[in-house]
Parts: sequence; structure tokens; C-alpha cells
Amino acid sequence: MEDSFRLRRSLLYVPGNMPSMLQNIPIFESDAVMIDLEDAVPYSEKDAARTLVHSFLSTYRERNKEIFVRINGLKTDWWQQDLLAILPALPDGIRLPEADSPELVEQLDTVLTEFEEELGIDIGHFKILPSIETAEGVINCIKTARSSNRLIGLAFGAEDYTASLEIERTKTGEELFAARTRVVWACKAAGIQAIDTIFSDVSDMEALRRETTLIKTLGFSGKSLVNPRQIEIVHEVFAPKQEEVDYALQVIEAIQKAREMGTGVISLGGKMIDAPVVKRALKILKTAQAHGLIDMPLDEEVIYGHK
Ligand SMILES: CC(C)(COP(=O)(O)OP(=O)(O)OC[C@H]1O[C@@H](n2cnc3c(N)ncnc32)[C@H](O)[C@@H]1OP(=O)(O)O)[C@@H](O)C(=O)NCCC(=O)NCCSC(=O)C[C@@](O)(CC(=O)O)C(=O)O
Ligand SMILES: [Mg+2]
Repeated sequence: MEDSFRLRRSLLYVPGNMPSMLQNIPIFESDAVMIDLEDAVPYSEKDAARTLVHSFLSTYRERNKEIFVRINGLKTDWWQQDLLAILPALPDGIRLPEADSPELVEQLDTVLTEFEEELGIDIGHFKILPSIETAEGVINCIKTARSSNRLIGLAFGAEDYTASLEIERTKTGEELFAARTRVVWACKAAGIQAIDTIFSDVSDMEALRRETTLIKTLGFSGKSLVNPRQIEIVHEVFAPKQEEVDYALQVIEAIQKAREMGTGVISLGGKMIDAPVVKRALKILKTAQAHGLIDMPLDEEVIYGHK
């Protein structure tokens, strides 16, 4: 499966200084976890957290989910020690906070290559998920999205973003709309995934559902989470609905019939079916396949009649 179709609906933050939380990582049903060495860990506990995360990852070898570690930002004094401690335990990737410019990602990319050479593992093993969480980051994100082959996506961080704009974050999110849209554009143009920010009120599940529905509509593939109780709702929202899958299958059938008739356009239930409609239907079917809801060949050449 292409990396852009890998399920990354839920990326759960787990504070790196909390052994009781770390030990539950194998049982969480999130698609990924992001072990945090940045904001969830106070300065006085940074050293202890690095040791703890290293030892947890070294023993957690049979991994059932993607593991990212959020290091401290490249403008701090701590990120190099973070990498030194955790890379030998082979996380899948690094979440880079405050990725304000493509140069910061390039800098991390170079350092990761040096570590991979030293560890004797494939170059490119360590993926990068940069956080776009300041006004500067949003302005530069189009270039940041193309700054390294290691990128699996860009993540939006609304808490720091609203702090950088000196505004309050609301539950309806009007203040985030422009930034979210730009992050999605950047990701789609670069062929990587867009991951939305956390929702911090862990007691308001209906508001979480509304926000997740909104960001799915905007084009995000998934969401960062702060609490395991948020996982189920996010997965429910991202699962393709049976009626969407059924309609997508009808669209594919209709366009194949159209091709046999020598036309690129056909009517289905009174609605025009043409190339963009087919593209969206195919995306739904690939997502359904990633969810294990259907099992069928989705050969684009057969569907479109050309590559
Ligand atoms: C929010 C809250 C305090 C609520 O506490 P509560 O006590 O009310 O939670 P309860 O539900 O009662 O917990 C029931 C049981 O689950 C356990 N449990 C809870 N959460 C767990 C978890 N995450 N991992 C494993 N275990 C967990 C808990 O230990 C208990 O276990 P037990 O006692 O055994 O029953 C708690 O969840 C928590 O600390 N979350 C992590 C916070 C964090 O990492 N922040 C930093 C990342 S964001 C950021 O930096 C913003 C950003 O940078 C980026 C962006 O947006 O992407 C930006 O700028 O925007
Ligand atoms: Mg942040």
C-alpha cells in the first residue's frame, strides 16, 4: 500500500515522563502514538524522560502501531540529546515541533541520515512529521511539505498557532480555517497526509465529533489526540459509510459502462459521472480497503482505461 493510503486517523500523544501511560501503548487502538519529550515534559524531567522512552521502546519490539517521538524544537538546546537517546531504540519517525521553515526540516533530515549510517540501518528509515504551529510555519508550509522525502505528512498544531496569533482558540474553530486550509493544500500538492491538531477538552465528545467531521471535510487524513477515550470517535468519523462505498462502486461500474460506449461521461441516478467523480469514488474505495471494509482489485488502468 502507498504510504499516502496508510491509515493515520488517530495519533495519540503519550507524555514521555509517565511510565504508567507509556506501558499502555501496546493496548491503545490508535493508528499511531507520539511519545512526547516536548511540552508535556517539564524541563526538570527531560533527562529522565529520555531514559524512560529509550528503555520502553527497546523492549517494545513487536509493534502494532506506528511510533513517533516528538523531540524538542531545533531552536532549543535539547533536541540533539533527544535524538541521541531515542534513535537507537528505532522509533518509526520524529515529530518535529515548530517546523517554521523548510530549512529546519532539512537540518533534521541531514542529522537523521548521519544516525542511520552510524546505526547501519536503511537511509530514510526514520520518517518526519513536522508540526505547523506558528504564523511563520503556516506561511512557509507549502515549501516545508516538499522539504524532505522522509515526510509522511504535515501536522497542524492549533494551541501554539493561536498563541502565536495572540488569539483564543474556540470550539467552533473559525479562527483556524485559513491555516488548516493552507496546510491541507500544502500536503495535497506534495502527495503527503495532513494531520489535524488536538482537541483539548477531553470531556466534550460531541464537540470532538463535530471538529473531526469538519477537518475530514477539509481534507485531513487524521488527528492528533491527547486522550485514549478520543480514539473511538475519531475512527467512527473517518470510517467510510456503507452508502458512500456502495455509491462509489456504482460510479466505477457506470464509468466502465461509459467507456464501453465510447464516452467519458454518463448519468447515474440523474447525476453526471465524469473523471473527477470517478477519482473521488476511487479514493473512497481505497480508504474502505485500508479500513478492511472491501477486498477487491483497484487497478486504476482497468478503471480509467489508461494509466
Ligand atoms: C488531557 C489529560 C490531562 C486528561 O487527563 P484525565 O486525567 O482527565 O484523563 P482520564 O481520561 O481520566 O484518564 C484515564 C486513564 O487514561 C490514562 N491516560 C489519559 N491520557 C493518556 C494519554 N495521553 N496517554 C496514555 N494514557 C493516558 C490516564 O492515566 C488514566 O489511566 P488510569 O489512571 O490507569 O486509569 C491527559 O489525557 C493527558 O495528560 N494527555 C496527554 C497530554 C499531552 O501529551 N499534551 C501534549 C501534547 S498536545 C500539544 O502539545 C499541543 C500542540 O503542540 C500539538 C498538536 O495540536 O498536535 C499544539 O501546539 O497544538
Ligand atoms: Mg505545540
